Amino acid sequence: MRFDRVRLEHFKCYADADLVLEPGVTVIHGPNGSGKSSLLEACFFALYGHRALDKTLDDVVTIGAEDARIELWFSHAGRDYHVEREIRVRGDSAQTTTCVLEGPDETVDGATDVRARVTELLRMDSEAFVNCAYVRQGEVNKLINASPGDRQDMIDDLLQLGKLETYRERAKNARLGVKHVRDDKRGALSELESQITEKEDEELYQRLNGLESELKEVENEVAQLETKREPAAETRQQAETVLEEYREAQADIEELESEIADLEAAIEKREAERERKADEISEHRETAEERRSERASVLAETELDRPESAALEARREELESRLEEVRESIQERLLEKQEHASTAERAAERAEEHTAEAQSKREEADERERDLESDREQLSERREKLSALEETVATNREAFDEAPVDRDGVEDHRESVASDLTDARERVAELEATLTAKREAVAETERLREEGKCPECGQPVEDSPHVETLDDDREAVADLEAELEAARERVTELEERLRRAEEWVERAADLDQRESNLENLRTLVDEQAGNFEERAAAVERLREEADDLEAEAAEAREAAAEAREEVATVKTAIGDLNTEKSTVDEALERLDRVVDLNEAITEHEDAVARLREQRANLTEQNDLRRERLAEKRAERRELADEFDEDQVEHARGEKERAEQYLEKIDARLEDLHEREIDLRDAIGGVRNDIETLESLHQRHEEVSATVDRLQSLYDEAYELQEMYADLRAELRQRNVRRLESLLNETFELLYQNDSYARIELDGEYDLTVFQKDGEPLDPEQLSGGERAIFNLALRCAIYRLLAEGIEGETPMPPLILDEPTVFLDSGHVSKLVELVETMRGFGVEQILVVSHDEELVGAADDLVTVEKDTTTNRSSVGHEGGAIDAAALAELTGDD
Ligand SMILES: Nc1ncnc2c1ncn2[C@@H]1O[C@H](COP(=O)(O)OP(=O)(O)OP(=O)(O)O)[C@@H](O)[C@H]1O
Ligand SMILES: [Zn+2]
Repeated sequence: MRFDRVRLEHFKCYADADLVLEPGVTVIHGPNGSGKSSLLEACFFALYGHRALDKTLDDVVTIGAEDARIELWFSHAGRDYHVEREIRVRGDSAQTTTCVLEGPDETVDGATDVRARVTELLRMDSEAFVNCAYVRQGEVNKLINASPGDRQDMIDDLLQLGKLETYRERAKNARLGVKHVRDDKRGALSELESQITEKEDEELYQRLNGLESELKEVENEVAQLETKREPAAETRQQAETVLEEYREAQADIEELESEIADLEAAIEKREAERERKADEISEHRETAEERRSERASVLAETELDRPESAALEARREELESRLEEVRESIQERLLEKQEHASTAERAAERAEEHTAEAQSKREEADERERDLESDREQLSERREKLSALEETVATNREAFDEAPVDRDGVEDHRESVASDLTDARERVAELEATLTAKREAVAETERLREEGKCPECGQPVEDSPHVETLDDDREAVADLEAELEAARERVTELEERLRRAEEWVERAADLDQRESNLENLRTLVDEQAGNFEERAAAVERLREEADDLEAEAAEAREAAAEAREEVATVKTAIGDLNTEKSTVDEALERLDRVVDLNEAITEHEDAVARLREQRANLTEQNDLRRERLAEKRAERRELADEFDEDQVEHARGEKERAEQYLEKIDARLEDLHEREIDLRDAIGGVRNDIETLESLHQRHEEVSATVDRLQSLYDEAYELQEMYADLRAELRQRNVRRLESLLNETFELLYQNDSYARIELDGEYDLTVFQKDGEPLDPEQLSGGERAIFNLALRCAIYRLLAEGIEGETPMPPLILDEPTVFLDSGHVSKLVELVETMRGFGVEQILVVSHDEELVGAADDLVTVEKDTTTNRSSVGHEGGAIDAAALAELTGDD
């Protein structure tokens, strides 16, 4: 078998890769992490799916991609196959969405079926594949480190010996199954046997005979008793008929007696009722009599001699029309009284009003008179004042005749005097200032003269032109003093004149005032004197009016008194009318009473008639009842005469005897019936038991036949089981010997040194390495490199053993080695190259090796380079151009 081509899409670090694989030795090389191992894993995965993975399915899909596609073309036993898988990531997990294996005459669909088919074709499952053909990176020690048991399983599996074990196991299970069933059946058989023994111990047939003969006896006795029973039952029947008739007659008599009693009671009750009604009648009669005598006495007070209703009615009409008349008169009189009373009231009011008005008029007149008097006194006072004022004014007017000016010029005069006074005062002030200056100048001149200096220019006095003026100056001072004296006198004189002028001004104003006062007073007096007469006349008028009002008031009072008298008269009339009204009312009441009494008397008479009739009815009813009573009594007598006591007594005796006899017979019959039923039950039970026993015998026969058959089946299964065990031991022995020799051969080829003599593989697949000196060594005690060599040797030996096949040659998968040189020194690398070539020589179709080693690269038929783009982190694969030596290839493949 060989791989022809692998194509990848989004598988791990591959975005898109397509690689054709040649037969022979292919070395895959490239830097770390470039994707070499991934390429081999892809092939493995293509064949076995997720079983080829250590991790989960989503691990194979390029991180970030949604789906991956892996396709592998391979040829096997001369046929071409193509397997395709598509993995799709959904959420957190991935699923195989497509899985198809296409062969020359088959197409297998679905991951499970494809894996089963691949396992069948290659005769190995994924585990066997890695144990034999595919030495994964870092798994070189896997087979050595495994326990002998595991190793045995692994190699047995690879050599298909596992199947024999499976068959043996199946045979054993079948045997155990049969044993289980057989044991069950045996148990059932012994159970049946004990049941049969139990039943047979019961002596069933004998019991059945005894029961049946007893049943016959019972039936006979029953028949006899029933013949005796019949006449006794008849005698009892006849006696019962006689007694029954007697009881019926007795019941009829009782019924009649109760009817008789009822009738007697009813008659008595009606009699009592009749008595009561007679009492009621006499009560009504008495009451009617009382009413009649009352009516007679009332009638005596009226003007009637008989209580007839027509007369009563006529009298009533008469009285009622009179009553109406009296009522109307009272009404009229009341109105009249009302009118008079209100007239009296109005007149009294009027009198009072007039009196009050007269009073107020008088008071007003008095007041006005008093005012007039005081005004007269005032006027005479004013007249006196007026003449005094006239005198004063005349005197003042005369005083102005002596005045310096006339009355109109007084103000102008005062103003001119005042102005003169101002001038004079200014003159005095001027003179005083001039005088003071002159006096100071004189004093200075005198001082300077004493000092000898000129007062004018300060030069020495001698010869000063100014000294001569001093005398003149002294004269001027004296003049000024005289002039000032005169001016001061003029001021004094003018002050006196101003005072007088002011006095005149005052007097003129005073006179003006008085003259105007005088004028006013005069007008006032004239006016006052004018209206006195008129006012006195008004007072007189008021008094006259008051007199008139008082006269009217007196008239009104008289009218009121008259009206009151009228009221009294009318009142008396009303009193008379009321007396008459009550007389008529009483007469009417008496009439009413007579009518009422008439009615009462009639009612009582009616009641008497009614009660009499009821009594007559009652009498009639009781007569009828008495007749019926007589009938019932006759009937009762007849019934009582009908039956003879002796006859009844006889029937009773007969009945009792018959009953006692029947009781005895019936009790016995009942016992017999019960016994009969019991016997029939027991017979049924025994018959059933007999049937059961028979079927138990039959069942026993069947089961013992089955047990015999099971036993022989069990023996056969045991033989089969033993046979598979023997076969496996034998085959394994043969394979172990062949594997041991192949292992020694390969190891010798691969191992350079000369330390070890041989390797032993025993029946339990225990591996032992023997040193030259014959000392044994556990493979785990070997060095790391030695172990790697040992493992490679073992792998290759197994691969060869399988290739040789158990029954002829088998097409093997490519031998795949991932980094096999890791632990090897250069010498051993050379040996590995040799081994590879030897394997090729043994007819291994295709060897795939991942390695960096130059020597291995050099030995390759085909060189595949894997690279990783550092920017995209995506890997690519390709053949190293011309690396294939066509001649060498022809030589290598020539042996196939
Ligand atoms: N699902 C994935 N998606 C993308 N990259 C992946 C995925 N799984 C693995 N890788 C990357 O693939 C690269 C290749 O790994 P691989 O083991 O094939 O390399 P190698 O060439 O065998 O290296 P070495 O020489 O060290 O054995 C790794 O760098 C890893 O990060
Ligand atoms: Zn001078």
